[in-house]
Amino acid sequence: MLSEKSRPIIEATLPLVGERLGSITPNFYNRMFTAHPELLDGLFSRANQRNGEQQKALAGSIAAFASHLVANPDTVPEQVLSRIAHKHASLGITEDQYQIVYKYLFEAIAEELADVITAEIAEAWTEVYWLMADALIKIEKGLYARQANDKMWTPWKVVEKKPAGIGCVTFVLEPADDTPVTVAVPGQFVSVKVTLPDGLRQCRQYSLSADVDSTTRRVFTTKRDDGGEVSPVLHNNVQVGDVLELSNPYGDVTLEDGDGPLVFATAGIGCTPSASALRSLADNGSDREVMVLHAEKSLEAWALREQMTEDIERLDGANLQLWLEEPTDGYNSGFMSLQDIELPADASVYVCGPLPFMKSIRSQAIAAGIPATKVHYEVFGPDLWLASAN
Ligand SMILES: NC(=O)C1=CN([C@@H]2O[C@H](COP(=O)(O)OP(=O)(O)OC[C@H]3O[C@@H](n4cnc5c(N)ncnc54)[C@H](O)[C@@H]3O)[C@@H](O)[C@H]2O)C=CC1
Repeated sequence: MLSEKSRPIIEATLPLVGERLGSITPNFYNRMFTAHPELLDGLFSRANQRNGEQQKALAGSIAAFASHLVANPDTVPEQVLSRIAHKHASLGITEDQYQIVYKYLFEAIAEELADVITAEIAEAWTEVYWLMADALIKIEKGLYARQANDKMWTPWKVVEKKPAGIGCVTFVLEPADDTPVTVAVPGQFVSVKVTLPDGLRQCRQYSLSADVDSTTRRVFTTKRDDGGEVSPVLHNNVQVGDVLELSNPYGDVTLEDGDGPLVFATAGIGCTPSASALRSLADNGSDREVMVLHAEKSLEAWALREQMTEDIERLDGANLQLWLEEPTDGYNSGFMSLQDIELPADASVYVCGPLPFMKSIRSQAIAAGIPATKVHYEVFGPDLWLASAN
């Protein structure tokens, strides 16, 4: 709970802090990585540091958290924190690292707000920081406790590497030691750690694309991002027989149990979590009404086309609509539009794809009468939605 003393101070300084977050966050990361270069090895993404996305995401989440506390001092924004905690847990973040972040973040705040900061302002923001950190630490402890093992990383051997649409590859892995394996649920992801050519270790999150409930296999599908650092290594260097380090499965945008209708609205490589959901529904003989809406550049670009169409055929209640940017007979052309789609009123809608796609589909679904709480979306990488919403 934000104290009565701090609330007016946060309210009064939020606009100024918001304005200066653009300089506070790079100052913070520079200080932290100078003092702790080891944090870039296997924890923070170097690519997202270089392109500034990590800075924007951190700034966005702090601003969102503080704004929430000013409006509702007695609660925390559960959904925002849950998403961050799942990502943190997949990276193996530990409690002591919050102390490190605090030290350098507050040194950066002191420097960037030197002209206005007082002891009261620093104290009020310290309170906000620890409200957020303590809430995250608590959720992360709960997530770690739910795993079948107490390891942050375990070795998995690549047993298959197969093409899956233009520029996409599916990896199938099996445990390379006898650590107990946590069963995942559809929609969850694992962090995958690889060693880059210059020796630095880097992780990325990939949604499991099939067989989530297996204790002997992990399956994920990636699209090569030539501007990125990890997917080119996975696509070009990693071969069958190699061993990768994987986290336990995390992610809170998961398929809800029940009988209600489901809508999966996906674009591009964002089809992976819905592919695992379809596989799981088909394997369990589900008779739920399932509407699969997918947007792609072309049919050939659709990763997991075969797997998804097979599973849709196995499901009596499922149907598919495609939007292709390359005009193709028999399919909708251009970007996805829900205008002529009759969404079941009580549907749970799962949206995954590039950010502009998710924003567009979420708004269209809400305009069509789906309550915002029933529109779930998964953001890969730093949560720039949050950053851009503030
Ligand atoms: N949930 C997430 O956070 C996801 C993020 N991404 C990000 O997006 C990047 C591109 O993913 P790709 O599969 O290469 O996507 P892409 O660039 O191939 O686009 C896939 C489809 O998304 C739709 N789309 C793209 N821009 C749109 C817009 N402005 N409005 C409406 N629809 C739009 C189009 O139908 C397009 O064919 C990835 O590298 C990743 O960073 C991708 C998938 C999931």
